Amino acid sequence: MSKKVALVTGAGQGIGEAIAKRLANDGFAVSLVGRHLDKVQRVADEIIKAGGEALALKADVAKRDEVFAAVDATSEKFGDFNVIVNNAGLGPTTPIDTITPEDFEWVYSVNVGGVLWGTQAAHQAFKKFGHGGKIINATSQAGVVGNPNLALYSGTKFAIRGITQTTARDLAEEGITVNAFAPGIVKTPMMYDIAHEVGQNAGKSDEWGMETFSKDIAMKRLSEPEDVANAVAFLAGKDSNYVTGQTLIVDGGMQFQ
Ligand SMILES: NC(=O)C1=CN([C@@H]2O[C@H](COP(=O)(O)OP(=O)(O)OC[C@H]3O[C@@H](n4cnc5c(N)ncnc54)[C@H](O)[C@@H]3O)[C@@H](O)[C@H]2O)C=CC1
Ligand SMILES: CC(=O)C(C)=O
Repeated sequence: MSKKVALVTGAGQGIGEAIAKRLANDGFAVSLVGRHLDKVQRVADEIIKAGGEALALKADVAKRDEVFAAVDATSEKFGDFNVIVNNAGLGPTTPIDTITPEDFEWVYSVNVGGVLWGTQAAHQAFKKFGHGGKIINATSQAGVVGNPNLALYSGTKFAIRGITQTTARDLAEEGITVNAFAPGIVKTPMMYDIAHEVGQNAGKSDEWGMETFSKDIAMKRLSEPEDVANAVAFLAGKDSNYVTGQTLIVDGGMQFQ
């Protein structure tokens, strides 16, 4: 049987890197998409060195044509298309009174636009190959409950859950499942930046900033990117075939639904 093909956006570091490596380990041919080719190329090279199949592609997920081009390049290289993980996102700290129209445009065009364009491009590819597929979107525990100082970010992550539920209904009859994953406080560059900014705004340390977010984790440890990749592997694999429209919270017990 030929390999299943997955595309992961924002795969040059953090959670996206862990997802791409995990899917490659699970037997997927993986396309890694990011704004900086050198970053996704490094991860792709590591996957290939470990015996996997990988392709690095440069694209800005806020640009619809670039996302479609990345999906096309992926299916041309690997001969099929089965899974998209719309993982890329921005997480700026935005106290409510500081938000400008430019901030709004920037964060929504990447976080929400990236999910919309990834969904459309994957849908087109699934139709081309005449089969269903899986669409997996990155939301956040901050998309389940509003988080302090993250009005723009939290808003986009709530929107992603809405898009996930809606497209799950719209595409189910074509054999396509659409789900989201909601990480908690994950040790990645994005989270360290947020902790730094929140600490700085309060005149406190980065550690204080991280503690603000992590004090309510029932399991009493920060998340590794691999904790999230484990859950995404489930959503990408056949064991989740009867799951759609859901948000899988992977936060060590912060938010309960
Ligand atoms: N780190 C955390 O604690 C949490 C992260 N998340 C979500 O998980 C996803 C991944 O987050 P992290 O790995 O922490 O972030 P990160 O900032 O460490 O990595 C994100 C990657 O996406 C890329 N990217 C950003 N904008 C892009 C664009 N327009 N086009 C293409 N690539 C772009 C970046 O270059 C970077 O390589 C994001 O959607 C984030 O909102 C959700 C909950 C918690
Ligand atoms: C960055 C993020 O998604 C948080 C704090 O939940």
